[in-house]
Amino acid sequence: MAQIRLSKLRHSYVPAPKGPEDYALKEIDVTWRDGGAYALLGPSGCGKSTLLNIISGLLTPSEGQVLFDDRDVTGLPPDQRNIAQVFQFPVIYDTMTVRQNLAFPLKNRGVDAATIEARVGEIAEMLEVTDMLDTKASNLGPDNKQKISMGRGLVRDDVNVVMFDEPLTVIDPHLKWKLRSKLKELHQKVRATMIYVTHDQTEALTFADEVVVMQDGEVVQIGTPVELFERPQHTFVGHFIGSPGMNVLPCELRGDHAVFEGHEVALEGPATGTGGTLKLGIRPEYVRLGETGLPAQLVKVSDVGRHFVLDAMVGNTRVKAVSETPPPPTGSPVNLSFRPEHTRVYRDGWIATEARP
Ligand SMILES: Nc1ncnc2c1ncn2[C@@H]1O[C@H](COP(=O)(O)OP(=O)(O)OP(=O)(O)O)[C@@H](O)[C@H]1O
Repeated sequence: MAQIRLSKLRHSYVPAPKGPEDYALKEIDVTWRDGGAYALLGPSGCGKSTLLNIISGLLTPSEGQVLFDDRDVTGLPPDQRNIAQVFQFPVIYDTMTVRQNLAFPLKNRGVDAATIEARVGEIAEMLEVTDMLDTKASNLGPDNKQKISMGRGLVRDDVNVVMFDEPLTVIDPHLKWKLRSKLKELHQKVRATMIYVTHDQTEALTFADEVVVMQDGEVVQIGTPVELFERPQHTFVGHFIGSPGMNVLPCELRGDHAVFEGHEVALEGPATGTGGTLKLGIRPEYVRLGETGLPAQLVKVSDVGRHFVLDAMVGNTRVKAVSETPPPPTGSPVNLSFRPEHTRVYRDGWIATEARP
């Protein structure tokens, strides 16, 4: 396994790019440590496949380098990079049994029969497919076919990195959660460097120790799931991660306070910078209903099982809140308070408050 370093990578599909808008990948600079579990998360078109293809060698970046353990592999074709990939759709041989499919990547590398048998047995056990080892792959359903595809990706222990590209796309929704946690468990057992590409926040946050969040070809934040939730560096991260996402509200600055719908709101700390469009960011989990706070009117209550999601109007702006206890009926006047240590100002999308130590 290897440490993967992407150094000042940029990519444009246009022959003579003029400005940032011509770059599908604006700039990425990241180091993924040997044996870590990482996710690349972002909506469709943000540049995930471009980045994946650069790492696997299908695409040469316009600028920058790809380094595996400090070895520059930027110019190497895929077959010289020693990578295992699991794709959206199962890649297995229908005419072979599950055992033969799992053994194939090892056989191809000339691994001896005893080692193959042991490793296939080990992987089959981890994936809970031991009872299917002698079943022909053509007789498997799509879920099991994808499981075997994953097994093929994990069976070799000499690859630099295992990359998963939206691997749960074909999996039945009720099995998704099971495979999601299975993959995490597998990583803990296999300890390979793994990169998981997805547009699904739950998959990314369940799997990864660290998530790279992308928007429009740009990395907007790299962080642990907790960091992404607790202190989004960009309004996009706040809104994209969390359910419901962070409230992004119009505001102005007055000294070290924000002014929202005519009310002063305390912030996590002093604001930085000048100019730009300002927004107030606060997660619904940190908005409280109480006796004091901003006057609002409750306009919607959704019982989502674990808690209630509330929509309240403060002046002309809708604010979402999460409540553990049953709220008053829709239409009631309420008061909202924002936890100051979780209330931030964003300038042109980027965080512009400093947390007090
Ligand atoms: N071969 C190509 N030629 C020109 N433009 C491309 C090419 N491939 C991708 N793009 C553009 O580059 C940008 C990033 O696309 P990319 O496929 O990397 O995003 P993505 O996050 O993987 O999206 P999806 O999840 O839909 O595949 C998009 O604007 C896309 O239109």
